[in-house]
Amino acid sequence: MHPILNDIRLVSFDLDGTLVDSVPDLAVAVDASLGELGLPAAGEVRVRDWVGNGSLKLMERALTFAQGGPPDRELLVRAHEAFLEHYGRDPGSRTCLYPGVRECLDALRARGLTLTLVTNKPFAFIRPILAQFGIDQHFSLCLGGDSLSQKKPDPAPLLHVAAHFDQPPGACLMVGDSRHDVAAGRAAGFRTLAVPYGYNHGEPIRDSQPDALVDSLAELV
Ligand SMILES: O=C(O)COP(=O)(O)O
Ligand SMILES: [Mg+2]
Repeated sequence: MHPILNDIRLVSFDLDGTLVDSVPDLAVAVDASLGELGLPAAGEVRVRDWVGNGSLKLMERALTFAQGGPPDRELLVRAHEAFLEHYGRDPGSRTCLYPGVRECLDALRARGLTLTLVTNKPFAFIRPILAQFGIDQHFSLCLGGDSLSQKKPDPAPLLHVAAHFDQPPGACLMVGDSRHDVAAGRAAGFRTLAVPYGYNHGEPIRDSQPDALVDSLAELV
């Protein structure tokens, strides 16, 4: 086991960019929504840098790109509704589990740790994606970006999870791919572990100074 797991009882995983590469499906839904509004497609490479602050922010970034400036509220609401509809129709067919994820989850559960999922993705999409890979049963609690009034980088979702399972934050680990995961984990008093292969707005995750960094979640176990 990786030394960062010493005395850890609960692990909170990020979803997009940490457990699954979901950008191919996100990009299709973003581009379909832009197209419906008569705007040009953004493409997967751009969408990759826009994921991490939830679906509303994703569409705000997409509209800002497509129109060359920030959208007004009404357009943003329409675009977001279109995104939720398109993504909801097919949130997983192009999405893959990253290497090492399944082994990591199996081993941590076998060790008796409580596993939770804290994503900024809307809650409704979490279970279908986890179920598609048969890993939904590993998670004792899942929170989406719309589950509480605050989302990462705010520590509230992590503090909620720790309190729910009656664990002190020092016995908890946040595992994620973005600076928002590291910031939320640090602010909550969790230990932080990052992976470099996900989505971090084009920046190296090392710059966020997580407590540990692994190339694959298989290295954790
Ligand atoms: O929906 C997002 O913006 C990203 O979600 P994540 O928190 O699972 O990376
Ligand atoms: Mg992420």
